[in-house]
Amino acid sequence: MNEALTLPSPAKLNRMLHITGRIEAGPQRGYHRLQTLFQFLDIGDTLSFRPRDDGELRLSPQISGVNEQDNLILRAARKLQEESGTRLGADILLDKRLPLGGGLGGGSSNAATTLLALDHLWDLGYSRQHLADLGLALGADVPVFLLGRAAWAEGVGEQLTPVELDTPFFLVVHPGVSVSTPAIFQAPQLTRHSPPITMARALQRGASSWRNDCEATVCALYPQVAEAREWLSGFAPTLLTGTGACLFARFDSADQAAWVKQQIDHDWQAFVARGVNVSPLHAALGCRH
Ligand SMILES: C[C@](O)(CO)[C@H](O)COP(=O)(O)OP(=O)(O)OC[C@H]1O[C@@H](n2ccc(N)nc2=O)[C@H](O)[C@@H]1O
Ligand SMILES: Nc1ncnc2c1ncn2[C@@H]1O[C@H](COP(=O)(O)OP(=O)(O)OP(=O)(O)O)[C@@H](O)[C@H]1O
Repeated sequence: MNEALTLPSPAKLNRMLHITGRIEAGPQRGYHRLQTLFQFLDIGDTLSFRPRDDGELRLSPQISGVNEQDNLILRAARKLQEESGTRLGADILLDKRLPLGGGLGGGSSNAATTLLALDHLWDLGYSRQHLADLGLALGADVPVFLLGRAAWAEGVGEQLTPVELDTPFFLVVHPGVSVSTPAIFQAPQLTRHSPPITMARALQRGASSWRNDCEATVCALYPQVAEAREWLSGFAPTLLTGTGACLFARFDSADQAAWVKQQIDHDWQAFVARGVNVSPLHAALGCRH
């Protein structure tokens, strides 16, 4: 009962992202239909879980600016309690490293790590697909974090096909401005009717042809993102992840990426990380079992 479990909660990048229309029916009605390539980064947050026998859920520390009850970690844990009827609870420790609202999927990743950890500690035995179905209501990126493989995604990001992508080093830059995902998806000028392409075509055309349909709108509404994009593009091919605010530039070596990081003369948050095709969460779980 006192077994503790410490697990990574990695970041994701959208290596490309097209918006091809809107979902007409079902729970995601009105959401935009995407085609995207997800890849994980070898860095992220860390979560530790210890079961409690009184049913309480306790998270520490809190995330500044996020209401405790809205925290996706507690929402994921509560969802699993409701689904299973378990009388168990948990103490959860969070080491938050990923910037909030950066397009790195930190909240969705935290939710996915929580679902997998508590499924194990509470001995529920749910399949990953069942956890992904539960998790999709918490965030569109939860299913890929549960799959744990780089993937081509359609729908709102829940129809997943595993892929093997190149694994470069990235310099990830957060220009210090918070981008509102709803504001981007509501913007009249957003490119929302890209012609659908096949996964094979996207992969065959390769990284040099990949784009993010949100980028022009985000840069128009947030000049700080446009400025960081222009600066970073001077060194290496650069794209926005999700709806931003983070940008990522692609390098062949960690040294090259670190050198460019050192040249930053703005008040931006930046880190070097590698793209990986197996989620560090699943790599850690694989080592345990
Ligand atoms: C853009 C991505 O980062 C790509 O990985 C994700 O799809 C974003 O997913 P997410 O963080 O779960 O998005 P949310 O923060 O729940 O979305 C906020 C709002 O953006 C709009 N939204 C979001 C995703 C989507 N595919 N279509 C949308 O229209 C919806 O109005 C939604 O209520
Ligand atoms: N545990 C959590 N970690 C991060 N954000 C959380 C968490 N719980 C709730 N949130 C809320 O969710 C919002 C989105 O967080 P997240 O870091 O997932 O955004 P993101 O990186 O833009 O993700 P995406 O690419 O999925 O849009 C945050 O601004 C915050 O208000």
